[in-house]
Amino acid sequence: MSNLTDQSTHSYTLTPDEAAVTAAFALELAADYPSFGDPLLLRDLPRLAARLPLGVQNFLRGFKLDDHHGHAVIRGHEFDQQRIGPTPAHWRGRGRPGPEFPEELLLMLYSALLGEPFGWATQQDGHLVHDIFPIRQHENDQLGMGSKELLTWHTEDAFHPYRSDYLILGALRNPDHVPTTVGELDLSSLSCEDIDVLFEPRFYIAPDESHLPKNNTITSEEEAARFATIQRMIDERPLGPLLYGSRLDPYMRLDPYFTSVPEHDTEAQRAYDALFKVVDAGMREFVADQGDVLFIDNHRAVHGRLPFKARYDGTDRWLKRVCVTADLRRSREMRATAETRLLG
Ligand SMILES: NC(=[NH2+])NCCC[C@H](N)C(=O)O
Ligand SMILES: O=C(O)CCC(=O)C(=O)O
Ligand SMILES: [Fe+2]
Repeated sequence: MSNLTDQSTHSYTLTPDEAAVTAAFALELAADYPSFGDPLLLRDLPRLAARLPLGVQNFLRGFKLDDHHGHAVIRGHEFDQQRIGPTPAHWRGRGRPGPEFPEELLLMLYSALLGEPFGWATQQDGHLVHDIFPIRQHENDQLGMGSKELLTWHTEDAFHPYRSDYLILGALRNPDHVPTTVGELDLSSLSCEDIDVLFEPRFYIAPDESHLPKNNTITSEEEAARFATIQRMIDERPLGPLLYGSRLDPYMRLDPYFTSVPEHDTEAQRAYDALFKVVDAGMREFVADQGDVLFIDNHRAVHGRLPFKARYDGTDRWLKRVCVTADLRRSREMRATAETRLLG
């Protein structure tokens, strides 16, 4: 792991004026829309996003359409620390929307420039905007809520065919400057033979623990049924490729912590080892500091987080996460109705 902060991060910094206008706009929206349950909000997102600073709109549309950078950042947001209040101890049992609703709405607007926001019925009780802060009981877990252990690098929801095209991580606060890690693929370091094998369905990635019933609130049989697809992926161990798209410029889905290669398949194991080494060697640290919004292309970049010492005193690092899909219809079989934004 390199200690150097990635110099090549594609970035945009809000001018003080843009930051002020954006913060006021987010407050206005929080007064206009009661909650994420309001279908008018989802309808209105593109129209509202068209009121964002032009530089921001061009930057995000460029990030999407260039299909080149694995990650990008917009810096300089005013996230009102006083209003947001202390970092919670848990995401469960909070009133919603919370005092950070304006910031959540802003991330929703950003999502509309990249695609459509969606959530998981099997993750954080189906919230559309996820919380990432340390929770004591998860200190040692491979979860966003962990802290003591390295959060090993991964494609978000790598196991799932309808995983995000983009992830948005908004840093409400990060007082100890805890780095996120990001990495992309250097294809030139892989042999053609290995690349061919990596394009074939010879690899299993298990669902990560954030999608397990034990990390959600379940009060009825019906709620338990939400996890049927996840359980099937655990039982049936479907094989898939790790690289896909263009042979000359592949996309990737990786989560080594949850990956296995069938025992007899030595060729696949060799290709996997080579790929792991190349990506691991390219991992860089990126500190999402307070006021930064980090965008990750979930086909081009993997990410994780360095270990840190949690404070548990209301001043902890707090990120907000939104999953974005470029094509909502792709996941229709897993959404109860056409309108619902939750998969599962
Ligand atoms: N290699 C891993 N740790 N993968 C799981 C990542 C954490 C998971 N996405 C969460 O929301 O908590
Ligand atoms: O905390 C971070 O910087 C990243 C967290 C993450 O990757 C996750 O929650 O899946
Ligand atoms: Fe992640």
